[in-house]
Parts: sequence; C-alpha cells; structure tokens
Amino acid sequence: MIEKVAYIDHSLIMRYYEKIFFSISPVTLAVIIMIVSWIINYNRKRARMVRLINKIPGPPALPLIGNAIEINVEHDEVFSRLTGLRQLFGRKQGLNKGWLFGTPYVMISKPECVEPILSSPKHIDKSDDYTYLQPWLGTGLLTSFGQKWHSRRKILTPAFHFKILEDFMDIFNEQSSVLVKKLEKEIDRDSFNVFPYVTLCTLDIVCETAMGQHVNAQGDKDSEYVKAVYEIGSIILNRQTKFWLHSDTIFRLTSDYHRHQECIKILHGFSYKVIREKRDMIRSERMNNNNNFVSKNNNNNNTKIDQNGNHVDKLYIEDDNFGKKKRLAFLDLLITASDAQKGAHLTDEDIREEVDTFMFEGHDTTSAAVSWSLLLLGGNPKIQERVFHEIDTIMCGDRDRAPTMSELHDMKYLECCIKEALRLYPSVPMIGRHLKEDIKIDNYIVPAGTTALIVTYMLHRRPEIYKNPDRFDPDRFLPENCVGRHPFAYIPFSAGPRNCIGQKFAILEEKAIISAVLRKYRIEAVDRREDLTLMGELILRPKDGLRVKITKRE
Ligand code: HEM
Repeated sequence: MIEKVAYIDHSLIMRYYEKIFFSISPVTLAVIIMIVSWIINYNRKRARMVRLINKIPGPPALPLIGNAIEINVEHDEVFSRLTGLRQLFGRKQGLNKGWLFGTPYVMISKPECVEPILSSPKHIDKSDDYTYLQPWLGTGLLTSFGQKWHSRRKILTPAFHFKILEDFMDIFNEQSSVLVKKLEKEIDRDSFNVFPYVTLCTLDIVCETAMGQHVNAQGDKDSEYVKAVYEIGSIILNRQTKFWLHSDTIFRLTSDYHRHQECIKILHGFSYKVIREKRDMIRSERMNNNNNFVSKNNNNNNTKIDQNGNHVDKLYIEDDNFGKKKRLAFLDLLITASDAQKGAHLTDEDIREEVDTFMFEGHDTTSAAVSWSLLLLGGNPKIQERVFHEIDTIMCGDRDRAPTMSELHDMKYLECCIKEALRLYPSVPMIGRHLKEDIKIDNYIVPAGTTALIVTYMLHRRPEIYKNPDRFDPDRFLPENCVGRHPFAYIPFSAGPRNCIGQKFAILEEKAIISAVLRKYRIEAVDRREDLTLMGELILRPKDGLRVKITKRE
C-alpha cells in the first residue's frame, strides 16, 4: 500500500513537470538555457579566479568583505597599512594578494614581477580608481584606453619633443623667479612649509604651458580657477578612499557632490573659453595669411623631423609681428595638429580632456617632486654644497641670470639628486592596472579581472638593488652606478607603452625651479624624515607639509 502511494506521487510529479516543460515557448526556453549556462560559466570562471588568486601569498580573507577590515583604518594610516601588508606577505616572491569585497588585488614590488605588466601592450587599462577622475578629465590620455588612447598618444607625443620644450624655458624661469621672490619673506624664519609655495609655482607653469593662460596662482591663490583645482582634487580623493562613495547614486546625495559639480563647471568653463579663443585666434591668423604660418605639409626649412620620423615642426608662427618669439602652449599645438593631420580632428571636448589632463597630471606630481628634493637637500648639507658648486660653475658664478636649456642639461649632479628624491618619494607611489587577460608573474598565474597595484614606493626601496635603501645618495644615479640595474627597478614615471608622456618636461621644470631656489638660498630641513606621516593619495604627500628653513647665500 505504501509502495503504491509512493509510485503514484512520483508519476504525478513527473507529469506535472512535463506539462510545464511543454507549455513553455521555445523563446522562453532559450532564454532560460542562456541564463543557466551564463550562471554556470560565471561560477566556473569565478571559482578558477579564486583558486588562482588564493595561491598567491597574502593575508587570510573573510567571506564577502575580504580584507576590508585590515585597511579600514584612519585615512593617514592607509598607506602604511598597504606597504605593511606588502612587507609582511610574499616578501620573497615580490607580490601579495588581497580581497576587497569581491575584487581581487595583487600588490607588486619586484622588478621581475612588474616587467610583464608594464612592458605589455595588452595590460594598458587603468584600474577602477581612475574612474572618479573622469567627470573632470573625461577620457583624456591618462584615463582613456583602447583605440582612443592609441590615437591620442600618437597626436600628443610630438608636443613633448625637446624642441617644443625649449620654448617653455622662459615660462619655467619666469615662474621660478616669482617663487624665489615669494620666498623672500621666509628668509631666516625658524621654519615654514615649502610645499604650498612650490605647488602654486607648478600650477602657474602648467597653466601657461598647457593653455597659454597666466592664472597668477602665486600672486592670487584665491582665484576661482585655482581654488576649483584644489577642491576637486580633495573631493576625488575623499571619494576614492571611502568605498560607500564609489556608487554614483550615494555620492549624489552628499554635499561634496554639489561642490564637485560647481568645480567642474568652473574648470570646464575656463578650458572651453580658452579653447574657443585660441581657435578663433588661429583662424584669424590663417586668414591674415601673414606669411609667418608654416603649414605642416610645407616642405620648407621649418619642417623638422626627428630620428623617429615624427614631424616636430613648430607647426606655425616662429615670430610675431615684432620679431619676438611667440609662445606656443600645448593647446596651440593640439589645435594645429588636429587640423593638420587627416582623420585626427579633435573637437573642443577632445581638446578640453587633454588640456585638463595636463593640468591635473602636470602640477601636483612635479610640485611633490620638487618639494621632496628640497627637503632631502636640506637634510644633506654636503650634497647641497656639491649642487651649489655645480650650478655656480655652469652659470660662471652669475646668480642673477636664468639658465638656458643647455645649461640645465649640463646640471648632471642636480639631476642625480632629483632622480634619487623620486626614488625615495615617487610622486605617484602606486600604479593601478585592470588585467583583462591572465598573466604569468613569477610562478603564479594572475587571472583576468584582477587589479594589479604596482607599489613603486616599495619597489624603489629593495635592499638587494639599492644598498642602504633609505639613505639619500644621489651617486646611485651616476651613469657608472646604473650599469646592470634591472630596467624596471626604477620607474617613477612608470615604464613601457603607458609611461609618463611629460617626463622630460618634468625633469627640466624641476631643474629650473630647484636651481633658481639654490642660486639664492641655502636650505635646511627642519622636519626629520622619520617623523613624517606619508599619505599615498593621488600623489605621495606628507600629511603636515615639509618644513624647512632658508637663509640667503653669500
Ligand atoms: C615629477 C613629475 C611627474 C611624475 C613623477 C609623473 C609620473 C607619471 C606616472 C607614474 C604616470 C603613469 C600613471 C599610470 O599609469 O597610472 C604618468 C602618466 C602621465 N603623465 Fe606624468 N608625471 C610627472 C609629470 C607630468 C607632467 C609635467 C605632465 C604633463 C605636462 C604629465 C603628463 C602625464 C600624462 C598625460 C600621463 C598619461 C600617459 C598615458 O597614459 O599615455 N606628467 N605620469
């Protein structure tokens, strides 16, 4: 009797399912099959990813939240936590894993592990952290990817040719001498924070070189534009470090969002205005056809080609009507290059993205680099003395004249100091990449979908590469001491296809600023390096600035 009931139940259930199955339309069935196979496929891939990531050394992770607790510390503690984890796990291997909610991260700080990522043309997509820059920078060179990045990089590369940089020398020197003047009021004071002075100077330089606009940040730090640059930087940073603000919906509910939008309006409004004015100016200059215009396709003597076959013409106007050399900003070069190259036409929005990217990438990075260099020189009087000697020799003891480009080029020891400062305190302390494909690093397969964080700050302090790594020793960068060093052991400007397009510009600018300051002042570091709290923000900055003392050189 019991067996019979069971038999009846079973056949009833079967018939019930058959009925449902045959009553489903073929379309619905296909959709269900697709969804089920997607879920199976997703789970299979996810299981593989988890298996591969978990082979990499790293702290144990909790379900769902991963290692979020480990880095849920005060804002000024985050950087030392991250570098601490890098020290604790996978020291020998040079990489460690971590989970932030569902997302896997690998932190890397060994040249052999960095090379496969940075040298590959496949792994050029930035990590999600760069997304929050997009409302301001759009998808300019820093944040773009794929075909757009390739074509933009091609258009922009000639704008950083040394011939073009030579034209910026006057701007570097003028703004450096404004800085020297501004510092006069600090002479012989017990201490002052040098960071904000340098930042305003580099902001002035980048505004003039990128847009040809004199914003006079050093004279008027309360200008609407200058304030907007600072405010948006700190809002973006705040958003990056607080995971609940990552969601657009939640961010829109905050008061920061309101200010963010106001800043964007000011910044974009300014850039568009300048672009429109420049376009009009170029158009009317062409119409005037004043014979100074040199077309890119002209085969006259003004067309210059570098050793790579790139056209590096001044593109137009060598002299204005008064025989004076006319300054060209990146903006002029972009507009002209965009008009001259077939298929490369850039709209106002395209140009705005690139100019804003230069404004962002080109001022904070350089200002941090200069400020750290000054602090390190201030803490090492013998090295500073060597720099004085080099500058005085090259400038023939003339401390009132600004150097030429070739004189700056000859300041080799100063360059070693700048490089050593960037080794110890790289302005960009971490480089993030979203891996779109699996990659073999050392003996590990790092699966697609992982975020790779290259921790330059730690890479530059590996004791087996840099003996006594925390010591400031510019001699490490004398040519004879670089022989045999791994090419990916020193990457303050990143490396490979997506390296910093502005690195020559930056080194030249740094030399101009530092040599101007050292022609007039002797620096003494007041802050001790070991007492500083480092913040790995958009750039590496000291929490409470860098305090130095200056005295006038006899
Ligand atoms: C000491 C100063 C500087 C340092 C240390 C520095 C460092 C870097 C680094 C590490 C990257 C790679 C970022 C990444 O892959 O996520 C980068 C990219 C970039 N930098 Fe710089 N930079 C400096 C100055 C400048 C200047 C002065 C400019 C422009 C005027 C500039 C423009 C750019 C641009 C446009 C990119 C994106 C390149 C691309 O993705 O193709 N940088 N920089």
